[in-house]
Amino acid sequence: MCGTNNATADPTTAAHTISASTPYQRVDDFLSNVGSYKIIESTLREGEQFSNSFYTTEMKCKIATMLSDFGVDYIELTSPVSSPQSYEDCKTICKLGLKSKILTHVRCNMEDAKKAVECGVDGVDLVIGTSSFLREYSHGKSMEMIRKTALEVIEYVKSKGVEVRFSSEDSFRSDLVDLLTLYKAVDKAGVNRVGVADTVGGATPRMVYDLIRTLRGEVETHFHDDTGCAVANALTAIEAGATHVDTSVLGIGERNGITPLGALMARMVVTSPEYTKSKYNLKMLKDIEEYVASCVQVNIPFNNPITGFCAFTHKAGIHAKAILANPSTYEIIDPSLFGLTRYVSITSRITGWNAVKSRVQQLGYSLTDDQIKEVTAKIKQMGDIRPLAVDDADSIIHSYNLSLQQATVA
Ligand SMILES: N[C@@H](CCCC[NH3+])C(=O)O
Ligand SMILES: [Zn+2]
Repeated sequence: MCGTNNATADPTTAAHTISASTPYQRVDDFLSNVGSYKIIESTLREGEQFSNSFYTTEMKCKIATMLSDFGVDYIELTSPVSSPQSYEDCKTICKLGLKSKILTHVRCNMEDAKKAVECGVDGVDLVIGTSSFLREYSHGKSMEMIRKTALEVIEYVKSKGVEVRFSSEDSFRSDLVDLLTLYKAVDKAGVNRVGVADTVGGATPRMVYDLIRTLRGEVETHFHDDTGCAVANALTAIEAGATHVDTSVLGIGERNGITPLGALMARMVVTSPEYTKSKYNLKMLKDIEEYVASCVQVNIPFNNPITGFCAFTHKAGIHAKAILANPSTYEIIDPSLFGLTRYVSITSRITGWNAVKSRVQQLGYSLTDDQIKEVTAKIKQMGDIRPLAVDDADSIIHSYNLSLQQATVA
């Protein structure tokens, strides 16, 4: 029902006007990157950690190509050390000649880094846990050991002329002094970016703002969505000076995933419309989401920003009246930016006569306002008895019109 049947309602095509006084646009200060943020798209890395994921080589190539055409700066791939096929696929994707740069994400050790470089990637994303949880129960290394290894590996990757990012893992549960000391050391060693990751999804926007503000230069951020803050945290990070955000299509990833590409686009097209519209091919979003959803066998969630089936459906009579006069009244995003259309529902007891009037016109009938109010009452009467389909409401209008004609003839 995502807006095909009565999408041509003329009054609803009026331009969206967001006045300069809207509180929803960019919070601009000298640190904010809302007008220049970059995306590191990790559907083919973090997304492969989603419980349902199994990508064939063909799927990976198609996803990478779509993301590149969409305009993401980087595409991140599963570590080539994970399996022989992962290694082959990494090489294959590097050879596709995509516009996006290709990265692979590996543990911060020399063997992994060598395998990554062998594949022909543009950049290597190094990662290691820095919280006491991960140091104690995962890799068992001290901060000093982490620093020493990181410097060696960074030097190696750089010597091969390949971009290198160093990210801590579980950054928000790491000791702040430890973390900043480590970032300072890797920065001195010449990393292209440092990464901050909310690996367990526990960070709040305020925590994100405070940590990111202490950093300078190229900063990549990665937010898990365990507590529902992944999009808010990504926006806050960008406002605080982060240059890059990790996303995945539909947010797929480990557990319930990370910042979704589509939700971030929804957020940023409101926060920074000019940049977002010019940089990203927004009309591709629906196709990309549908393709990835089919690969991992899920449906698009009903309440997904932009592409959820009811994302641009207006139902209450009061809303419908105003939307028909000017869509900006109840829409913060113009669906046409994403190649989509709005839908004004008349199939319930909470509809109103203005919405019904628009549907009557679409069906090609000319009724007086009093007649429209009468037919609206009939729709509401039926809507009090059971849920209505579009055809049900249309039939009530057809039948009402027929009875008028018959009355005239008689
Ligand atoms: N998936 C890992 C990797 C983080 C790397 C950041 N780009 C995490 O959440 O910690
Ligand atoms: Zn992650």
